Amino acid sequence: MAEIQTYDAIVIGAGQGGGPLASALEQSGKKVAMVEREHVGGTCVNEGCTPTKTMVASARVAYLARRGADYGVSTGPVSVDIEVVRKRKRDIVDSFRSGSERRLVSSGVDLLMGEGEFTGPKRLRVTLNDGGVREIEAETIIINTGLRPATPPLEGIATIPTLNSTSIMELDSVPEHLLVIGGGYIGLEFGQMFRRFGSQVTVIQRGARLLSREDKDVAEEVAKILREDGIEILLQTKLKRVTKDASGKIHLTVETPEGERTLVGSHLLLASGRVPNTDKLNLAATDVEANEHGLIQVNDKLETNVSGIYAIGDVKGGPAFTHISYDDFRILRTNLIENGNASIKDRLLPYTVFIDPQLGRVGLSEEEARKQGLDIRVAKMPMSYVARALETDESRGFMKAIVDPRTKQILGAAVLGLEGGEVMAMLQIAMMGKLPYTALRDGVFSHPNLSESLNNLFSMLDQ
Ligand SMILES: Cc1cc2nc3c(=O)[nH]c(=O)nc-3n(C[C@H](O)[C@H](O)[C@H](O)COP(=O)(O)OP(=O)(O)OC[C@H]3O[C@@H](n4cnc5c(N)ncnc54)[C@H](O)[C@@H]3O)c2cc1C
Ligand SMILES: NC(=O)c1ccc[n+]([C@@H]2O[C@H](COP(=O)([O-])OP(=O)(O)OC[C@H]3O[C@@H](n4cnc5c(N)ncnc54)[C@H](O)[C@@H]3O)[C@@H](O)[C@H]2O)c1
Repeated sequence: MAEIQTYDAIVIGAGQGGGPLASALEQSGKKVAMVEREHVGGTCVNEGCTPTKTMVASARVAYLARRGADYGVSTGPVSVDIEVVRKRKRDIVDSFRSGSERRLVSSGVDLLMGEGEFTGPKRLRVTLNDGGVREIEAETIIINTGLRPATPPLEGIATIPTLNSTSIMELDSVPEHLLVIGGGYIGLEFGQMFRRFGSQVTVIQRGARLLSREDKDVAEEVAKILREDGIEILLQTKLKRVTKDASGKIHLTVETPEGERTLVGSHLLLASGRVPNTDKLNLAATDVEANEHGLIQVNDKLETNVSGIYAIGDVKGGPAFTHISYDDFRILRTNLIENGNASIKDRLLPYTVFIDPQLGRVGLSEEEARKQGLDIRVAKMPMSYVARALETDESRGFMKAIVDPRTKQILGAAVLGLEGGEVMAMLQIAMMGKLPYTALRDGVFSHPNLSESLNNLFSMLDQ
C-alpha cells in the first residue's frame, strides 16, 4: 500500500467552485490537494457554458446573415463550415482551460490528475491517470464532482449511436435531421443552434411545456419562437422505442397526444437531464448521505452530515449553474478561511437560457408567487413596445416582472427578448439594492437603450 499523505484540505473535482476554493485555501496557508480525473475547469469550461456559448455565437451569425435582406444587406447564399465552428470552439475552450490550470498550479495546490474514491471517513485513494495510486487524507474535504449527461430509459437505446451535450459539439458534419430528447436548457440551446447550422430539428418533450420550471406564458412564447424558426416541437410525448435501419437512419417511435408516430432522423441527442458523479466516490466508506438520485445532501452552510466534509456546485442538487457553484466557493471561503457565517439561505437565483432571443430569469416566477399565496401585481410588456428591439428588428418575446404592491419591491422577473439576460440583470441589481419598482419606472435611462424599456414595463402597472 502507498504511503498516506496528509493534507489540511482535499478538493475532489476542479469545477467552478472547487478550483478557486483550492487556490484560496492554499493561499491562506493550508496544504491542499486537488483531485481531478479529466480536466481542470470542469463542465462549464470544457463541455458546458464556454463551448456552447461560443457555438451559439456562430449560430447567431448564420441567422443574421440569412436575414441580411431584412436590413437591406445582400449576403448571397449562407453556408456553415462546422469544422471551423468547432475549431473556434476548441480554441476558446483550450485557452480558458489552460488559464484555469495555470491559476490553480501557480497558487501552489498539489494537483493530482486521477479519479478519487473514499477508502475511509476522511481518506481517499487516487488512481492517477498516468499510472500509480496515491493515498491521501485531510480533516477538511470538499466534494465538487458535478453531473454528467443521463441516458433516458428507452427500448433499443443501447443498440444505436447517440449524442450527448459533449459529443454533439465534436461533430464534423451538420446532421441532416437532429432528433432531440428533452426540451430543457440543453435541448433548446442545441436544437436552435443546429437549426441555424442547417439541420432539420425535432424536439421531443415529455411534459406539457418546454422549460418545465417556467411560467406557462413564457414556455408557450419560447415554443412559438422556436416553431417560427422551423423547429418541430412535440409536447406531452412519451418515448417508446428506437431502432436503426440499414442506411443508418434512426427510427424513434413516440406516443404523442394525437397517437403513435415514428420519427426518422440522422442523429439523436440525449438532453433529458443530468446525473451526479457520486457513483465512483465510494461514499459508503464515509457516512456522507446522498439522496435516492445520488445527490449529496448539505445544510445551508454546504456541510454534509459528516463534520468537515462539504459539497459544492451541481453535485449537491438544486439549481445547476456555474454562478451558483462559484457562489458556493465564496460561502466556504468566508466560513473556512475568514471565520465568517455565510449561508445559501435566501440566495437570489438568476439564470439565462441562451436561446435567441435569450430568456433571462431571476427570483420568483409568477406561478411560484401565486402558489405561495403572495399578493402580487404583474407588469408585462411585449418586446414589440421596445424601441431598440424594433430598430434592430429583433422584437420577439416579452418581459414581465412580479412586484409586491404594498412594498413596491420586485420579487422576480422573466425577460424573453433581445439581450434578455442583460435586461434581467438590471432588474436583479434593483432587487439586490431593494429599489422599489417605481424608481425604475421613473428613472432616466439613455435613449434608445434596452434599459429605458423598464420605464414602460413598470408604467404598465399604472393602467
Ligand atoms: C451543455 C451545457 C451548457 C451549460 N451552460 C451553462 C450556462 O450557460 N450557464 C451556466 O451557469 N451553467 C451552464 N451549464 C451548467 C454548468 O456547466 C455547471 O452548473 C457548472 O459547471 C458547475 O459545475 P460544478 O462546479 O458543480 O462541477 P463541474 O464543473 O461539473 O466539475 C466537476 C469536476 O469533477 C470531476 N470529477 C468527477 N468525479 C470525480 C472523481 N471521482 N475524481 C476526480 N474528479 C472527479 C469532473 O471531471 C469535473 O471536472 C451548462 C452545462 C452543460 C452541460
Ligand atoms: N444556459 C444555462 O444556464 C444552461 C445551459 C445548459 C444546461 N444548464 C444546466 O444543466 C442542467 C441540465 O440541463 P438539461 O437540459 O439536460 O436538463 P433539464 O432538467 O433542464 O431538462 C431536461 C428536460 O428533458 C425532459 N425529459 C426528461 N426525460 C424525458 C424523456 N424520457 N422524454 C422526453 N423528455 C424528457 C424533462 O421534462 C426536461 O424538460 C440544467 O438544469 C441547467 O441547470 C444550464
